[in-house]
Amino acid sequence: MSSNAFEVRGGNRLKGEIIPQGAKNEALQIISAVLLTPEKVTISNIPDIVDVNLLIELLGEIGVKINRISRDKCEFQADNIDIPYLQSAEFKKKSGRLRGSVMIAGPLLARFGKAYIPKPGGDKIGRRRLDTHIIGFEKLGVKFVYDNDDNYFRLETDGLKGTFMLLDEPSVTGTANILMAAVMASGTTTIYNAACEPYLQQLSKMLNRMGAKISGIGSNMLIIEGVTSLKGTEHAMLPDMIEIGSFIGLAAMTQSEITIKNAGIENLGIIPEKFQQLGIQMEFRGDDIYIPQQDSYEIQTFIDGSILTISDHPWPGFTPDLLSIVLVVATQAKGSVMIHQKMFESRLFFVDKLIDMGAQIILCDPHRAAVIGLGRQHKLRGITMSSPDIRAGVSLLIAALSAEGKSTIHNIDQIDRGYQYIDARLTALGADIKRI
Ligand SMILES: CC(=O)N[C@H]1[C@@H](OP(=O)(O)OP(=O)(O)OC[C@H]2O[C@@H](n3ccc(=O)[nH]c3=O)[C@H](O)[C@@H]2O)O[C@H](CO)[C@@H](O)[C@@H]1O
Ligand SMILES: C=C(OP(=O)(O)O)C(=O)O
Repeated sequence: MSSNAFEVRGGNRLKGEIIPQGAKNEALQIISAVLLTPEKVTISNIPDIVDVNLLIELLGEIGVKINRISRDKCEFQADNIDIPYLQSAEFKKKSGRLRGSVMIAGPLLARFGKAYIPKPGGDKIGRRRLDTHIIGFEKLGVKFVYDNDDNYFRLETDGLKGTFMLLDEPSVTGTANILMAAVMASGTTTIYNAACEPYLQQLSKMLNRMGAKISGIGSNMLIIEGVTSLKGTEHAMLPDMIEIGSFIGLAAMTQSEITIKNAGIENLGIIPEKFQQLGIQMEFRGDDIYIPQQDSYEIQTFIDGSILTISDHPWPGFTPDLLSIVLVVATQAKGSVMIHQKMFESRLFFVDKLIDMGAQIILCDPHRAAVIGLGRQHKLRGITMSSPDIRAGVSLLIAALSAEGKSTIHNIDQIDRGYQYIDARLTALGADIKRI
């Protein structure tokens, strides 16, 4: 994939069926967990996206045997890990390119008593501290040194010991990291204020199949009785709930009739409801979501008639990863909504591009944007823009697909980080997108 821009001609109505990819953020946890056992682990429904492929490459470089049976299925065997490699410049560089690489630390501490965390990559969407991870590890008996010049954590333990901990915030990757360390600690660990996204529920179930003893799955209190070793297993990722939300938004914004196949509806939590609050109709047909072609959609108000606010919240609240999509979809709705992004402080700045396209948005402060829906009175117009992060990138793509004329979106590596073959899949539904 050498090209780095999409040229989009907007205005086409899309039609057809689309199958969601396996969940990116689940895959990053699950693939890290293969380090917990010397036995074979087989993983399927792997999304073929840059971040996940980078993590697989990274594991290969530290000595995990990798047999990629197909693009979406892979066998891993971590029976000969090269610990000194973790301190090499190559490792620091590669693992610094994605956020998910931070989650190999928990399994490495559990199995080898050592881990190194370079400043992780991922989206530049505001401060993304690692305190929850590091403090959790410390509570389990890990000592750490932070190398200021190199932005590098060196972690070591002579034995993890179970304990009670109350996390300062329900960090998603932090909970996964601490959980993967705790499964092989001696005694019992209680993680209170744990994150409980489906990603973590899936990870916990996988770890239990490997022989771990985790209870409280799906709640904010995980209780883990340590075991001395884990065995191999098989695991399949759930459909990517963020991709599903993106497709619901895309359908409404482009007045398209789309069926999202095998959406794993029972694991979507409040996501469909938030899009329904924007006035988008959908039908659940078995495990498929059917979105009919809608000429218009009208944002609901609160019961007292006041303007709707949509904000993020740790699971089972609304995920911050879909707020940019909700925002863009609201620009063509009838009515108004306040988008309140509580968790990240630089995730809304992409609205200046939507404003250039003709959207009516007031960025009140870094966390809040008021959207005044155009009610399709006039269309957005195509422009040249650059994708600042993965979800803003897809939001701009959706805006471009609904706009009049040609748009060029640069820096689409950000989109490829998380959305599999997105241009080909949307072209199959009738979109006009070219990689240039
Ligand atoms: C690889 C991966 O899985 N990435 C996801 C993961 O990132 P990640 O695990 O890095 O995100 P965290 O859950 O640690 O926190 C994200 C941000 O929200 C803040 N925060 C978090 C919880 C809270 O109650 N209050 C609060 O303000 C944190 O300080 C941080 O700035 O979870 C984020 C939050 O769902 C998602 O956006 C990312 O897509
Ligand atoms: C913020 C995200 O990803 P990452 O944590 O990998 O940057 C995301 O998936 O929306």
